[in-house]
Amino acid sequence: MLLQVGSTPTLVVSSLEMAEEILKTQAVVFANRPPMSNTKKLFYGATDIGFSPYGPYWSQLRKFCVHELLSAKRVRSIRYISEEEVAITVDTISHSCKVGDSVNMTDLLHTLTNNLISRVALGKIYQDKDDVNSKLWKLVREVGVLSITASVEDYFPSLGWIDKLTGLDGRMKRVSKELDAFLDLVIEDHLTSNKDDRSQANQENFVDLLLQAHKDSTFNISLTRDNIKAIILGILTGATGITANTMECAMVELISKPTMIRKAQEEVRKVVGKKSMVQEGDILQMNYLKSIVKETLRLHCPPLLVPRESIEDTIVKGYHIPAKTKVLINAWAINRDPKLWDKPEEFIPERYSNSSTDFKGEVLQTLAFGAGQRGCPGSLFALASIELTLATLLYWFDWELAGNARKEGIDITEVSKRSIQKNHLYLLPNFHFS
Ligand code: HEM
Repeated sequence: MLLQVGSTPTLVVSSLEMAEEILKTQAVVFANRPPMSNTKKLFYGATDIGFSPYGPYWSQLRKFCVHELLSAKRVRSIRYISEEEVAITVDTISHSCKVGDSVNMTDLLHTLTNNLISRVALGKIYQDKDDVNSKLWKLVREVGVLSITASVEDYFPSLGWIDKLTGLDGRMKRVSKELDAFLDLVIEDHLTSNKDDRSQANQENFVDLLLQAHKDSTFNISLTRDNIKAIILGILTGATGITANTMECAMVELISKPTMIRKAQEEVRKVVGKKSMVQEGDILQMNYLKSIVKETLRLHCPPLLVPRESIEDTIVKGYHIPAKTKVLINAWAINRDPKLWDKPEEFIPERYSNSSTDFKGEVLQTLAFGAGQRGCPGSLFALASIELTLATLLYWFDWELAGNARKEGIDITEVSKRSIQKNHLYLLPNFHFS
């Protein structure tokens, strides 16, 4: 479907066949991101990885990201951080169990992923008496919302002044200013702290790696201080909320299906046995858990992928698509297409049990993470963290809905479309091992 939105031709792709053409067959033609005034203002001229235009700068950055920041080797080497953060979450839940309290799963899972990404990207959790940490994540959430907020300037360039009147511009300036001060503090902290004093773990964080790339030419990438701030902000914004939301949606699906949660717990408990923690090798044997994560991503990933833009005129399945057409992949429709899925609206992890394709496979299997040149480079890391967290929660505790939700049930669509946390998910945990 081609829409003319203001001065921007916008192609909405709602079939797998067309999505494959764009993400795979003509991957380079559609490897650009449309210029958006909000992302330019929020991400230092759109110089982060996700929003920078296709070209030599993005290409260098992407290589650095895939080979250095988020390579399979790095994901393995930072696994212990996920394990430590998940253990802290288990401690918090255990305390609630002892006193018979419910837990706010929304908060708990967001804190878990925020802390995890802080340690991986920044080397530590920035906490002090002024509670910098929670302010940081509030601002990061606001950046996430602002970066997908439509600005009048993008569609009607001559009416850009309206964004000032609506307060959008002012909001962006305020958020950017506060975050800029924080990112400066982080960079100074890394530049001045003595490397020898730091553990090996802390030397491996993204800020240090980017500063190293900035200083020497080992990685053949030229970065300014603002570029580093943009990249870090892009990772904080793109990595946390979506990962926590996937975990939360999986818990909501399971909690409302007693047979399914029991089946998942039986698998996890059988594989882990009497060990006190879930290990990497264990997850490899948890096929049902992996199917639950796949099914959660099918039904609850964001409805539209991050927009793309055509670099040049092209023909897609007989249709002429002009250069600079904005392309929206409608993952929601493809993931519910009855031609592709049996009972598409239902949550059925068993649908994958006969399938040999995994997340590295076809476009359909990876759709939540996009594909091709601009596909998500954090998918390995995200999946590893989601699987470890869910397996651990299912191993240690039995779960039920708490409070009003016990009577009224919970509306999963409210959870999956939530961009700012409103209705929190409360669950009552019980120790499985007394
Ligand atoms: C469940 C979790 C996640 C989902 C569903 C997800 C999804 C996506 C999607 C749909 C895209 C756009 C892909 C495209 O245009 O084809 C993307 C891009 C990106 N993601 Fe993720 N993501 C997740 C977690 C993460 C994590 C944990 C990180 C980093 C630690 C990350 C880093 C990025 C980056 C840097 C890009 C931009 C890539 C580029 O434009 O070259 N993501 N992600």
